[in-house]
Amino acid sequence: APPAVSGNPYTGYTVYLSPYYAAEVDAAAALISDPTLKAKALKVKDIPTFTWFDVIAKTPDLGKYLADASAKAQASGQKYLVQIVVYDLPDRDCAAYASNGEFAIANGGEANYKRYVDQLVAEIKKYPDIRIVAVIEPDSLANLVTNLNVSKCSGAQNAYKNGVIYALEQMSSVGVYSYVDAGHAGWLGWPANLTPAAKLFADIYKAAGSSPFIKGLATNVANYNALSASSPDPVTQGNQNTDELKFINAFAPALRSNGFPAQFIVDQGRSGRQNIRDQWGDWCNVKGAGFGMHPTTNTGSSLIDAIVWVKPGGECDGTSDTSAPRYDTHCGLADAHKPAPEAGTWFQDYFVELVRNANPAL
Ligand SMILES: O=[N+]([O-])c1ccc(O[C@@H]2O[C@H](CO)[C@@H](O[C@@H]3O[C@H](CO)[C@@H](O[C@@H]4O[C@H](CO)[C@@H](O)[C@H](O)[C@H]4O)[C@H](O)[C@H]3O)[C@H](O)[C@H]2O)cc1
Ligand SMILES: [Mg+2]
Repeated sequence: APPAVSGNPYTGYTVYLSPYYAAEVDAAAALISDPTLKAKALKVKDIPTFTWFDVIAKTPDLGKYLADASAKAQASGQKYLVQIVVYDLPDRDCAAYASNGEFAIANGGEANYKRYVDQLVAEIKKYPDIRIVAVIEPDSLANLVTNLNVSKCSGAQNAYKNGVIYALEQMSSVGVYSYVDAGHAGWLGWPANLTPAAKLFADIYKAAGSSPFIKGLATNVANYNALSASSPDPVTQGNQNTDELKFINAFAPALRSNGFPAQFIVDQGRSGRQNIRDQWGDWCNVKGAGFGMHPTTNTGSSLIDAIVWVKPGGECDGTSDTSAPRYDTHCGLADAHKPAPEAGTWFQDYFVELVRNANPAL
């Protein structure tokens, strides 16, 4: 792979539109009768999101997307960038139930995870002309900062660390630019969490060889925080890091002093509306959310490479069916939109609300 660019990997690249998400949006729009709302919904197809590789069976799809991007690049003369989420650690989502994954540590999960990473790498190797940005393992390391009191998380500690290090090494070996998931202002932004978090992320970065392809951290993935709020959301009471920019401005120097010169990308896919949560820790299908600031490299901060949409709006956070094995009580809260289907599956009513509440308007 060519050497890593020292600057922003997004500069000069056209971001690939996921056909998977475009198909979901097409199907959703077909169910909307109001012509104005339908037209707004269809605009979401033209906004780039990340494609989540949440099961090993999806790894061959990466080759299809890369081939498509390569064809588009050749036809247009533009340079293409594909955005993916690496998301299949064993005992995944250890402090919750909604997004539990297919691999278990107790059942060969660590070996299966390596196979999953290897299969992604094999697809990537075929298309060296396409740039890839990867968000690595949402929620995983953040859970190791705040939830070691949860037995499933303390039991997953080594598997998470070794898995993330392996993913970073392997992705770097084929020129993928990685941003490791780092929760959000309402999670690791609490001063008590920020300091240990800076050490953990820096340790992982160094253990992965301090590769220049490891660009930094991704924040607010699948969450609802403002990049920069005009006034603090009431739920942020007690934490001066009330939004993602404040969190990043506090986090970056701590990471650098631990040896990790991290840059950031920030999810704003569902951040269009603030003051919608009863508690900052409410994360499941929060009612009143809207599509937020559109993806851009014009971020207003030298620390932030790009505003992105990582969680594809309309894909569910978790089921509200109390009898389901993956039912998490957060998805039954007063501020959670119900009834909701399984995590990752299409949530039509929620998508319609995201369109209605979009800020900026679609
Ligand atoms: O000084 N003080 O006053 C003070 C007060 C409270 C303090 O405690 C902090 O309170 C925070 C809540 O305010 C907690 O943050 C929540 O932690 C949850 C995991 O436990 C996260 O849930 C994940 O969310 C993901 C999507 O984001 C889902 O994909 C995933 O499935 C799901 O599991 C929530 O986002 C996140 O908001 C901190 O841990 C906790 O340390 C600390 C100091
Ligand atoms: Mg989740």
